Amino acid sequence: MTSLLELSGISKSFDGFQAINNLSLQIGEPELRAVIGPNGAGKTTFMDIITGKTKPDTGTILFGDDNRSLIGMSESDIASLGIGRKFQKPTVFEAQTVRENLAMALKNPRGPFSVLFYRKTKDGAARLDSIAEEINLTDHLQRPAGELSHGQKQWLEIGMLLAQSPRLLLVDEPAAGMTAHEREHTTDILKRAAQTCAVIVVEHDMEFVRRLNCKVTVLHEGSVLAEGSLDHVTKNPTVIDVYLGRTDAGH
Ligand SMILES: Nc1ncnc2c1ncn2[C@@H]1O[C@H](COP(=O)(O)OP(=O)(O)OP(=O)(O)O)[C@@H](O)[C@H]1O
Repeated sequence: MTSLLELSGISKSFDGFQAINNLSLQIGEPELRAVIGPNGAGKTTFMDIITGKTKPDTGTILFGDDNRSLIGMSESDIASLGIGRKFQKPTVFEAQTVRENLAMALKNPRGPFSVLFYRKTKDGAARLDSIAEEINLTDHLQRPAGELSHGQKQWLEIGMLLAQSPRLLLVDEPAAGMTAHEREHTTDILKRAAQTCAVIVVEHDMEFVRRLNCKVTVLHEGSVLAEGSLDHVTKNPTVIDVYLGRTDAGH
């Protein structure tokens, strides 16, 4: 497994508060990685720094085969390198059908979805069908996205990101607000996605992380506290102390 993303010595403080503290971390390609940690550990800031939303004070971030430095790049330039982000709240075009939503994403690789019309090509149609299958929405292609359940909207948005052929997908708390059944499908979708691109999942739900069955990074006070399998990190006494033993761990 080669390294796709490499953060070294990243620090960021907000008004004197050290949110990210000398953080170093590597993600392979492809890889599925779960990032966990108590509230305020720096998980969101970590993703904001990768996507260029937040500029770090120090450190380096290298991405891709040619070790491109992401420091100083704009959010849109970083997105165009193939780094997609899925926020907690689904953002799909509610009035458009599932098919139209996916078609728009396919038509506009790695760009804003500005074109509302999709010229059907044989390749595009086959790709659309295969993504719909991947996200479990084949039977819902004709439905307006607004009619989908919360979980299905999340899947559709993941599908729209996959349509842009990302190399790295950042997914923020996908399990939140989902039914148990939807969570199960979501782990399958993320595992499948991670066969073709690197996927980083920030998640509070431990059962969900267990089902992802992947390497876990525990963040605490802006640094990596432990890394390895979920069983490995949850046996770490410091992890138990700062995170798992706390009643406020998770929402
Ligand atoms: N723009 C900002 N200005 C000031 N402080 C901030 C800012 N962004 C984050 N912080 C602080 O940095 C720390 C890390 O926040 P962050 O949101 O990255 O943690 P988190 O691990 O995502 O937490 P949660 O699990 O609650 O979402 C927190 O103490 C937060 O208050």
